[in-house]
Amino acid sequence: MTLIPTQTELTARARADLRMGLPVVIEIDGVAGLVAAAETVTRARLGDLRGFGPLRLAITPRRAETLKARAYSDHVARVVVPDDVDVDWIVGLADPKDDLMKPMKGPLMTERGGDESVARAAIALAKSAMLLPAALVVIVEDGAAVAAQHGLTRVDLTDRPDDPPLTALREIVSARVPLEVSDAGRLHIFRPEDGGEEHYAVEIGRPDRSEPVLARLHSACFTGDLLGSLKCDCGPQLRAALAAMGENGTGVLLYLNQEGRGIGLANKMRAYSLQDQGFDTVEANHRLGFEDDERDFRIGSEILAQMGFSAVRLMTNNPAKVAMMEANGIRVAERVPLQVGRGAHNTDYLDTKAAKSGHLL
Ligand SMILES: Nc1nc2c(ncn2[C@@H]2O[C@H](COP(=O)(O)OP(=O)(O)OP(=O)(O)O)[C@@H](O)[C@H]2O)c(=O)[nH]1
Ligand SMILES: [Zn+2]
Repeated sequence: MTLIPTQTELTARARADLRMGLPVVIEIDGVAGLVAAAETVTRARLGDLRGFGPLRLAITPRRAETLKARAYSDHVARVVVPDDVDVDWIVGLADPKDDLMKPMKGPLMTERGGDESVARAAIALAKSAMLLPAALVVIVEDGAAVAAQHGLTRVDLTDRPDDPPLTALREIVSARVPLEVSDAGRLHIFRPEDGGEEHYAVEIGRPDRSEPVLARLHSACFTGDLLGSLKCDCGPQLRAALAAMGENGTGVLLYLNQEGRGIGLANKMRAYSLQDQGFDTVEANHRLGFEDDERDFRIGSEILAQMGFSAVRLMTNNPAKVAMMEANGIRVAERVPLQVGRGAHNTDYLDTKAAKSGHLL
């Protein structure tokens, strides 16, 4: 039956469910768990989940470190959720906003041994839903029966590798958009097959496909690109890259919807709030339970390849972008530095990127 949804389609549905506060069933190698995102679970649903068995809160080892909880694994920590705690306790563990005001969140008991794969997958799903990386998990005997009985989405992630191949992207449409920097602008829209965010390519002029193209891999930054935020250098970089392409006569700017280095705008604002408490950009991500950078840069090389490019003159200060291009079949003929927009509000941010994330100054 071709009408039966694939695991990829069910995963997209599960992401939407978690965002709404609806639990889902995740099954791996015959182990099934009821899973709810910590950020969206309601008091009523918490009560219902308790009826299925002992609750664990899956958090990342990064978050566990801040909470002084033992992870017993490189991938996930499973915190025992006491019977008498409410939603506020769960949100307090997931969200670091009150960490400094209420430092005594423990002592926390964490589970050691046993199956961690469902907890791990639950975190990955919460991350891909742009939620805080923390999820409630109750292991259940018969996942299929629980899902069917309660009308919940069930995904079987048994054969899903840790580092799954990039989802196929398809160009949906392109149209001419005259720009300030060049009359010959064209916007291409690429849509991934897994129900994720669309990404864009701005083509300037008609670049020769047999030559390295002047290219920029730009990640969405609502605050910098649109609002003119002074906390980062994204807006000036975006405009400088387009201006350089206009001057050059040709170029391609990929605008990847990976806001906040892949954690989403809500989480980025949580990170900003922590930065106001004195943490730098990397520490803030870690306290939230994220890695420094959660982006998948392969999207950029895939779009370039689909557009017929095989070599770039890449405008970036980030060596990781250069390495990713090379690793994915796009030759970087030249790295073109893109240093613009340093000011009083973002100088610490830029220095931290250089010191901790290897950015070139
Ligand atoms: N999590 C987080 N993301 C941020 C912060 N400041 C900016 N960003 C995001 O960081 C990304 C910046 O991306 P890019 O412009 O590609 O910058 P880059 O990786 O530094 O590399 P180059 O600019 O190419 O040198 C955007 O997605 C921003 O939304 C922050 O403090 N925390
Ligand atoms: Zn920015």
